Amino acid sequence: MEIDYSLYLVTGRNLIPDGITYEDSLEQALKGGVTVVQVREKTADTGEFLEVARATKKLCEKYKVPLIINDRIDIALAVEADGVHLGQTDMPIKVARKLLPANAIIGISCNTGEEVEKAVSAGADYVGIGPVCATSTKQVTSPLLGPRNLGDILVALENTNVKSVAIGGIKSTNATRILFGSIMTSGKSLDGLAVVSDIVASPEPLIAAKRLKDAVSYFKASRTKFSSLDSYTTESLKGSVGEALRYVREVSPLVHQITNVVVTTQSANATIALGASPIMATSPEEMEDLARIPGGLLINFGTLTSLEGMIVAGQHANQNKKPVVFDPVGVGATSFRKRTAAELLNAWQATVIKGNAGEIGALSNSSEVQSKGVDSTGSGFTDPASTVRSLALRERCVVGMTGAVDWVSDGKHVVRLGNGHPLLGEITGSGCMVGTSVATFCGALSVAAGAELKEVPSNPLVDGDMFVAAIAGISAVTIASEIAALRPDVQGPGTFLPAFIDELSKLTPEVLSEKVNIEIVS
Ligand SMILES: Cc1ncc(COP(=O)(O)OP(=O)(O)O)c(N)n1
Ligand SMILES: Cc1nc(C(=O)O)sc1CCOP(=O)(O)O
Repeated sequence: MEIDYSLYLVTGRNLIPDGITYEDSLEQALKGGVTVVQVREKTADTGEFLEVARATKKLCEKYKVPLIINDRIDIALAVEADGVHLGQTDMPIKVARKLLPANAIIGISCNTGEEVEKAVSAGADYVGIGPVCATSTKQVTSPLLGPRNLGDILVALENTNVKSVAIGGIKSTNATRILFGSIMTSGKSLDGLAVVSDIVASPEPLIAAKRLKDAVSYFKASRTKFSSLDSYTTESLKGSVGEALRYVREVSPLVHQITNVVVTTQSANATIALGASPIMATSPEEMEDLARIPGGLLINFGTLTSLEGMIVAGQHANQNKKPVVFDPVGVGATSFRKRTAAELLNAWQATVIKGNAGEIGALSNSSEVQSKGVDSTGSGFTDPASTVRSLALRERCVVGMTGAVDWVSDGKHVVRLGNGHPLLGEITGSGCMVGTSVATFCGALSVAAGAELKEVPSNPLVDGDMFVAAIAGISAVTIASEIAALRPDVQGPGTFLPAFIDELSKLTPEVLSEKVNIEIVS
């Protein structure tokens, strides 16, 4: 039996809000798009469990959705359910298989790659991997996995037909991050999400289920794009960066920036100079509305004043398929920043991570290049191309590492960019303006792709070529700096900043294409 595991509802009668019956709640969830139902009754006696299973079966039949019973093979047999879900300490799969009809579905809970390997050899049809995030529905003793470990566990399913769902603390707000953040480099990914409270505790289970189903459907539709990344040539990239600037000017995207207090004004000015509109909003309360406006989002945590705003903004941006550019300023400087960066990268899916060598080193857990405050120390990575490629693969996003030479990777390709001027290093916030510029180009290309002005979908979560956007965003700043530095009125850093903003505003697509010093490394 072929099952669609996209949205796997595990029941939780105790969580249903007062005034809604179990049947109403379940039917609403089914109408909202639930594709599998598991009856989970932890305190009911056998008679009550049987009654609930029968009522569930009726509704599952009405909506043509398979019914799974948690733990109890006798109940599954009694109601002729489609299968059972077993825990690690429940009846072994091989014994259950003998007791159940030949085509019964058997799923098992797993928390490690080894448990998944054992489930595969025992003949499981699917695995429920969790807990992914904190949950109050069940007292969990196994470690919380987070999206990256989830992806590593999926390796055990490579070259098998065993399906997988993630479980534990999954909500519509983190569904996108969990789905996209756990895609393996081979393309192996989750088949669905298993959810209790986000649906059953909601006063509107239909809407709650629909939100989750939309996230899974979008993921499944765009997953194919991940494995069909474009191949680039130097000439095609040179043309694309110029074209990207043309799109910035044409669509003038709104660039929402949560950035640090040192650079807010000059980052807003750089956005305007590029031809886009900045909004520097930080309150969590306005993030949902702002995320509905197409464009780009920059999260720069240089002064870390609005962590909640950063979390909520990124999650809403993910839900609206808006690109999220993360600038982890000074992440290597304190353990608090390191923890916060991990928290943010678990809360949402970044589209581009942009940092200097010290920041990329800290995120990569490398000690080769370190940070002093917000600056890098050390002579640089011995193999910068591998550093950016590995981080891009681990975080499933584009990574841009800035310095005298800039490196950009989408996890497959790596380019080396050779533009820039030393005066950029003599003003504060030049790296932050690069983040702003990257967010501006990402916003423009995603808006253009959404409006079908441009057809280059190469990122699984955001339409538009975010690799090109990152290259163009970095190059616009470095090339404007080269032009500004040559002006006779520029005497030093004080006169350089206004000249740089002028040159950013005067930069043309032709000059950007012509001057970009790009080498495709792989
Ligand atoms: C889809 C799915 N995955 C995991 C579980 C947890 O099952 P188990 O380990 O048996 O724990 P209990 O549900 O019995 O508390 C599940 N039910 N469904
Ligand atoms: C039933 C269950 N099993 C888990 C596991 O990790 O095996 S977590 C969990 C509870 C999931 O509930 P919610 O969606 O409300 O967080």
